[in-house]
Amino acid sequence: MLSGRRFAITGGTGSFGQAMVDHLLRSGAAEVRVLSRDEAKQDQMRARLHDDRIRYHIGDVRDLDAVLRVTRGADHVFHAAALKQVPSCEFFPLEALRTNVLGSANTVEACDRNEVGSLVLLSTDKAVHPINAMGMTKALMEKVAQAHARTRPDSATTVCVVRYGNVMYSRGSVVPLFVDQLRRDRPLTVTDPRMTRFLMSLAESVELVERAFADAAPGDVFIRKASACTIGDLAAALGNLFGVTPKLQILGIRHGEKSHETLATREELRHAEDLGEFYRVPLDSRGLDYAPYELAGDPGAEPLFDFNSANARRLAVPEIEDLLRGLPEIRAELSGVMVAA
Ligand SMILES: O=c1ccn([C@@H]2O[C@H](COP(=O)(O)OP(=O)(O)O[C@H]3O[C@H](CO)[C@@H](O)[C@H](O)[C@H]3O)[C@@H](O)[C@H]2O)c(=O)[nH]1
Repeated sequence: MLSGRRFAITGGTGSFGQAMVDHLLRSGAAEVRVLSRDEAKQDQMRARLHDDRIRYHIGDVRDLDAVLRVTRGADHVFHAAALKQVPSCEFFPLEALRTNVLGSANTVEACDRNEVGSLVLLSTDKAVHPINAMGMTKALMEKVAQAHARTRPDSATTVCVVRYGNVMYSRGSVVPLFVDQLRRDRPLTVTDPRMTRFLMSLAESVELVERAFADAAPGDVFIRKASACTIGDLAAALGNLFGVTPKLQILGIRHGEKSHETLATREELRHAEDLGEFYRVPLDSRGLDYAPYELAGDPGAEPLFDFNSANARRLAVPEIEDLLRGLPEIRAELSGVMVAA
């Protein structure tokens, strides 16, 4: 489905964006357009990839014209541009709103006007029962996508959402930070060892997006049934890989953080389709006239629990080690350790 097609990726120089670009090029895409704000990152990517199927666009999703230009003539668009650091969005919530909500609305509008075939927007578990500005703005992004599906049924664009948890080794996240601290023989700065997070590899996030791209109906939310771990176990697993018992410096929970994340609410699970490794949560496509529903009733049984990182399958330390060993960055670090030894 990817071969011969033209793609655009907002936030195309980020961790997900670059992994998706690699995947699309390997799969025979005709053209991949990358939209991002940072010239330096585009330059590094150009030097790494040397592929004339990639077109680099400098621009910001806050600017509708920039998104209109990059999506014109594209068959499919992936929207990964976001402000995603929880603490910084707490200090600058309006910046998060401008990028995550208005920028996403621009992307939906541009795809619709340019009659792009499909648009997949990347969301996060932090958008579910959100308590921080990053999650709140991502929750609104999901609503913008669903509202498009509801209000423009004749649109040429299938707009859908994927929701996932922490991507291991994404830029600015805890795994590269802990690796750096181990390398420098520093204590690991753990917020709270009991906190839990869903874990996914970049490859799995690409797979989830591809699955949504292939199968989604307008307004669907696709969710991977990820496994989870505690931050204490993550620190222990990294220590084992590097052959040390790490000292921990406990920081305490940061601004806007939750102890546990939720990928799907019980209300969503009531209607979700179980696709094995994934859930598909379909759009609630009812109108605003509720009278017919009262007569028809809604017999769906509600599960008792949300799907969250406290009740998901909990990875044991050796399993976390296996997952980490599967990451190219960790393998490179470990071979460095062996060479140094
Ligand atoms: O020095 C640190 C930094 C983080 N953590 C903990 O490690 C976990 C993961 O933290 P981090 O890698 O910073 O990710 P999150 O804050 O959970 O957010 C990430 O994961 C989200 C998905 O849940 C994405 O949407 C965000 O963009 C991404 O930054 C959390 O429990 C943190 O409390 C520490 O223990 N010590």
